[in-house]
Amino acid sequence: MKILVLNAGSSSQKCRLYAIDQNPSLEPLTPLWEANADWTKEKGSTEIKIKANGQTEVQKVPAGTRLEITHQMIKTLWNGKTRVISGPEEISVVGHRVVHGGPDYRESVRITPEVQATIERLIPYAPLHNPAALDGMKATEQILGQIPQVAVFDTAFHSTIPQEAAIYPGPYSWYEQGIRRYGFHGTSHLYCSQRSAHILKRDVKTLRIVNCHLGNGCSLAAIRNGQSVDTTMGFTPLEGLMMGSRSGTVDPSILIYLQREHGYSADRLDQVLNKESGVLGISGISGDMRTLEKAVDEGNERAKLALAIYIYRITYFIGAMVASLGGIDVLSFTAGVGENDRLVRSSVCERLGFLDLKIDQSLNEQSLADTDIATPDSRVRVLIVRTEEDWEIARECWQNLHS
Ligand SMILES: Nc1ncnc2c1ncn2[C@@H]1O[C@H](COP(=O)(O)OP(=O)(O)O)[C@@H](O)[C@H]1O
Ligand SMILES: CC(=O)OP(=O)(O)O
Ligand SMILES: [Mg+2]
Repeated sequence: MKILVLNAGSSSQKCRLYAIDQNPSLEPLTPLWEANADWTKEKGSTEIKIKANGQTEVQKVPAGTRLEITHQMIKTLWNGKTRVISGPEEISVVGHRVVHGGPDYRESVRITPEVQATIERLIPYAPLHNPAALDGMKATEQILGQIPQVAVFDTAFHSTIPQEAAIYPGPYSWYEQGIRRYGFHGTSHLYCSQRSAHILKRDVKTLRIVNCHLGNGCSLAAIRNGQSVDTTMGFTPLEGLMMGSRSGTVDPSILIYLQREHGYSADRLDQVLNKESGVLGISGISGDMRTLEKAVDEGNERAKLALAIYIYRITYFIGAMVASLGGIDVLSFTAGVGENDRLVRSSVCERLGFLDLKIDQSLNEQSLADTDIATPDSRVRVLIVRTEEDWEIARECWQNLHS
């Protein structure tokens, strides 16, 4: 069965086609075809990078809406050098990453007009992400017609978070209106917790795991008995850690102050907190860790400060997650920064030495996916895990169609 996965990020679109013939295990299969578009780089055009048939092809197309670009990406499945199937009829199901499922969805669902209407109603909760997922569904309908589609929610894995961690201590009516902590990156946290247990040859139900998903968006999850019991993101993907261009947690009075004293509108606040803060906001250079660390090496003071705050906040929130779990057995690092950034991992782990946690510096330097980098005498295991959100979405699609 051919399963197409559409993963709409805030400024990227990732697409994968998998061929799955039996109940898929945790071990990811290599996709037959993958296509990525990134809107963070150029303005006038968009680059689509396609990997298929053992080759990588880069197509530069005129800048367009996400819907137009997604159309172009999907059509490369059966056209030109990247062709891997004879036509759209070969695809059995399409899985979509949907960031916000609100209070309604605790697991993946088959997409119907009602489900789409709910995702649309939740746009104010995730204005960067939910419209992107809806565009993917529209592109699917326009090109592939009435094919089964499955929505896989970032929020679903966190539906087990207990009320005391999920409810904000504002008026209770907030909670009744749906203003509560939901948490995100759930598909990644779920996959990584299972993968961690697999790497350690342990049952996930016996482990207390803090998974650090550090990409453009960053969040931690506290996982016990295989279930999420706390996480750092909340009502929206803005709460918690310092991120590439998002502030993470700040005193809400700052926003009231900026509105009252400096006339900030809601849109301006949104722009500042989501796009002009975090690593980019403090350094004034970039939200990309690679660029930031180059500036640190060149002695740039603001870059050093941004990195110091980034590390401090990760460590601080790991402390909170450990308290939520009542201890820790595994600390795992994943996503773009977590999987690749040796300096971030070693700096965080150095500050956590009091937990009887120690990493082997040469293993950390090698930065190999799916490895335990803790020293043999470290009480806490420290893992690098390559996240596979798209594979997890494909697995959900298979389960949905076969249940
Ligand atoms: N080799 C690397 N070293 C340090 N950071 C990296 C490296 N590769 C990627 N990154 C970081 O990962 C981020 C993207 O992570 P990713 O998980 O792909 O993000 P998202 O899915 O949220 O768009 C980049 O902004 C960059 O900061
Ligand atoms: C939820 C979220 O922040 O997603 P991303 O990291 O893909 O922006
Ligand atoms: Mg991501």
